[in-house]
Amino acid sequence: MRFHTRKWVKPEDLNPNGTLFGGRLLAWIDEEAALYTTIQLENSKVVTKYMSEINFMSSAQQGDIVEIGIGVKKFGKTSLTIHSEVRNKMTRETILTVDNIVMVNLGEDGKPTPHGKTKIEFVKDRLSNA
Ligand SMILES: CC(=O)SCCNC(=O)CCNC(=O)[C@H](O)C(C)(C)COP(=O)(O)OP(=O)(O)OC[C@H]1O[C@@H](n2cnc3c(N)ncnc32)[C@H](O)[C@@H]1OP(=O)(O)O
Repeated sequence: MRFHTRKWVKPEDLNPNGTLFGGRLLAWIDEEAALYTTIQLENSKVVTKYMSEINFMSSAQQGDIVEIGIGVKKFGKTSLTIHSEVRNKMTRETILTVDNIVMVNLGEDGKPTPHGKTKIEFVKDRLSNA
């Protein structure tokens, strides 16, 4: 799993208990999943189809820095299944895990279309193959 994105927990991210609001965290993960999939599949028309087993393991406080990790589980025909972990950057404590996020590659018509990818690609390899 790779941790690309960091977020700073600000006052507007808190719930009435004064800790990081779970809905905000899920929005960050959804965006991270979409960005990751767009880059891997080289297509900006991707959507979140399915998310499962979301486990809020510990809370984060205002001022904490959290980092969002994404790992690939499976390249399907039109889908990419990933998983995510969010952890506290300083303590490395796990804040949340999502076991399965299924992202679907869409064509111009908005329907699922094969992406043709079978493995993780890195930008440096794409550039050296160009
Ligand atoms: C980043 C964002 O926030 S996007 C906004 C939120 N998301 C959306 O608005 C998406 C709304 N949903 C849709 O438009 C449609 O359900 C679509 C286009 C995603 C999929 O339509 P479907 O008719 O289900 O497509 P289809 O049956 O061909 O399945 C497409 C892929 O998703 C997988 N899939 C479909 N349903 C599920 C499911 N419940 N669980 C896991 N995988 C699933 C299929 O296995 C298939 O993968 P594969 O081709 O790699 O084998």
